[in-house]
Amino acid sequence: MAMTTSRTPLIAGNWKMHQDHLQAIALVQKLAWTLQDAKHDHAAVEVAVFPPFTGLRSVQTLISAERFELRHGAQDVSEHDAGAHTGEVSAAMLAKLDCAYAIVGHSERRQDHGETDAIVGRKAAAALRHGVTPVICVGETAEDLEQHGASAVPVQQLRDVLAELPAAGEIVVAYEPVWAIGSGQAATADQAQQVCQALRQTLAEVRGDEAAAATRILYGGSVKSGNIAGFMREPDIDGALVGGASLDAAEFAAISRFQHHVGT
Ligand SMILES: O=C(CO)COP(=O)(O)O
Repeated sequence: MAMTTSRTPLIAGNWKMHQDHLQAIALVQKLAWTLQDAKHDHAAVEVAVFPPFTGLRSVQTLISAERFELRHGAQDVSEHDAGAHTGEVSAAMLAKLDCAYAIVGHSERRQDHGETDAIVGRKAAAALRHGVTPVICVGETAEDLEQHGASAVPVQQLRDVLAELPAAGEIVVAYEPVWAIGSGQAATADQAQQVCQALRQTLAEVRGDEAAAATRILYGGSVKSGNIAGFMREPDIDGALVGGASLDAAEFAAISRFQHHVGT
């Protein structure tokens, strides 16, 4: 299956529950200036930050006022459009804040909040209804890896999430092996490529070859400036979902400039 196409790489920073709205402003400013100083090629790589909900309005205002070439998204979204859902934030509200993306199904939400693939799928569908691109996270635990190998669980998760979605609409898939998150133990580029290839194959089966070829698949789990180039050399890895390292502007900017290391 020939599946290479021009997919704009996406480097996404998931801040998790860090940075209040004032710290968020400082971090975005520092990141934008660092990227500017580094003559970052904005056309070649898309960079997006995912602050907590409380930071989204400040980040939106800053990005639009300063014309920073950054995009922003939320770390979660409600499956509901509106109504009596205390504590939830709707996709319409995120769209109003110019959020380009919403992460859905991060393993921390699956583990800590009991989110199933069906819930994750409904959240992704809600995002799509309001023009927000869902970043659908899948990934196996260490036990899954031992029992079923690397691909089986993420592929099944993706299948079950896609079952809740309309056939069309832009999505991003993030492969995040749970054992690699925050552990300092990233997957090897080769391991990650194998799973991402299987995920693209799944996209092709469910949504068709064209959609599969156009969909960006990210790797996440202990990504740093020192290992990003290896992932980006792989044909089915189109970017990274970065946790800890995205809180350091210089390090995240260095990750975003991966093309400077890819040839080395
Ligand atoms: O969970 C992650 C991004 O969503 C990855 O986190 P780390 O980069 O800190 O391993």
